[in-house]
Formats: sequence, structure tokens, C-alpha cells
Amino acid sequence: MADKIKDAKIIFVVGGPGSGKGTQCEKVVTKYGYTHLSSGDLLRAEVASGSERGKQLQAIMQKGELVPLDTVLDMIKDAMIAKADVSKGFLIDGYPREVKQGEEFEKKIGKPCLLLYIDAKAETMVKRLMKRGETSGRADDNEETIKKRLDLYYKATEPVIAFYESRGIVKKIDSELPVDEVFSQVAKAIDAL
Ligand SMILES: Nc1nc2c(ncn2[C@@H]2O[C@H](COP(=O)(O)OP(=O)(O)OP(=O)(O)O)[C@@H](O)[C@H]2O)c(=O)[nH]1
Ligand SMILES: O=c1ccn([C@@H]2O[C@H](COP(=O)(O)OP(=O)(O)O)[C@@H](O)[C@H]2O)c(=O)[nH]1
Ligand SMILES: [Mg+2]
Repeated sequence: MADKIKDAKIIFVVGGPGSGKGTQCEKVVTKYGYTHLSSGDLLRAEVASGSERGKQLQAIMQKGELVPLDTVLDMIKDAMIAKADVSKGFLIDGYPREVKQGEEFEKKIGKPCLLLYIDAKAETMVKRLMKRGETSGRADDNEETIKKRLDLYYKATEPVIAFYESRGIVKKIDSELPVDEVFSQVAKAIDAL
């Protein structure tokens, strides 16, 4: 099953909440035709379906906590398998959130060839999310939950970057710049693959 995915390139896109992961991934889709899978979007789709599982997920996400590892991994895996025949590569956006998630992903699916580390200052991220919150309708784009998401990012997710740095696949992207300048750094990293 997972063999179908074996030959496609896998790129992890990691960065704090509101760092611009989703914005950059959309641009990569346009230019390179990769398949974009946002773990957050997959979870929000399950919430929107109104299923029993979605209700449980909503409660966790509203608090800015992490949903159980296997839940997210199964969703990503199903979505990858569904696209395996047509996809040149996969952008896994907002995943892994913790080192253990990365290890499980590699066991069940495959190894990433690149980790795009979308880096912005905490202050910048908060500002962007508060602005996005005016129109996004996302239940977690509020001051209190943003703070929790940030704390969890520094505690659980930053170690992921160190973990993959030791493998030499991390490319740090300065996301304080205008969107197009951020993208030219991203494109350079992908062109080098
Ligand atoms: N000025 C500026 N704003 C940006 C940039 N990238 C994203 N934004 C804005 O910041 C907000 C958050 O961007 P997203 O792409 O949704 O961020 P994300 O990392 O996917 O965030 P989560 O979905 O919360 O994980 C959006 O409202 C964007 O318009 C950038 O490079 N420069
Ligand atoms: O692998 C994941 C990805 C997302 N989430 C949950 O989904 C929320 C939104 O994630 P997203 O990546 O969309 O936004 P971010 O928190 O990066 O701003 C997070 O706060 C978590 O509650 C999770 O638990 N595991
Ligand atoms: Mg996003």
C-alpha cells in the first residue's frame, strides 16, 4: 500500500502557527504541481463533517492542544494513498508537530527529502493570526488559543527541526519578508532537490 508513495518526494513544512506555511504551500502547488496536505486542514474537514470523531477533535483544537498522533497520521496516509498515482511530490504542511510523529511517519509512510523550516518571530506570528482571525472563522484564531499554540510550538515542535538538522535536510526560510521573497527562498530549496 505505502509502496505506491515510495518514489514520490516528501517535503515536511514546519513552522509556528501563522508563520505562513499554508501561504507558501499554495504557491508551491501552483509552480511545481505538488500535492498539498495540511494536517490542520484535514482535521478541520473532519470537524466540519460533524462526525463523532470530529466533535472530539474540535474540543482538542479549540484548546490549542495536539490531537492523538495516530489520528493525524492515518488521515495523512489515506490522503497520500488517494493521490499516489498522480503525485510527483507531497507537501506535508504542519506536520510533524513532535519528534515522535516524525518517527511514526517514517515507519508507516516514508522518509522526507527536505524540511522547510518557515521561520518568523513570535510577535509577527501573533500579529498575522489576529488579523487572519478577523475573517478566517477559525475557532483557534483568538488571543488565548494563539498563545497556547505558540507555547506548544516552541516546546514540542522546535525539537523536530533539530532532529532533522542532524540529517542535513533542513532549509531555513526567513518568513519575515514579503510573500514573494519568502517564496523565492522556498523555490530555491525545491530546485536544489
Ligand atoms: N506579510 C506577510 N504576511 C504573510 C506571509 N505569509 C503569510 N502571511 C499572512 O499570515 C497569515 C497566516 O498565514 P498562513 O499561511 O495561514 O499560516 P500558517 O503557517 O499556515 O498558519 P496555520 O494554519 O495557523 O498553521 C495569513 O493571513 C497570511 O496572509 C508573509 O510572508 N508575509
Ligand atoms: O499534526 C497535527 C496538526 C494539527 N493539529 C491540531 O490542529 C490545530 C491547527 O493546526 P494548523 O496546522 O492548521 O495550525 P497552527 O496551529 O500551525 O496555526 C493545532 O493547534 C492542533 O490542535 C494537531 O493536533 N496535530
Ligand atoms: Mg495553515
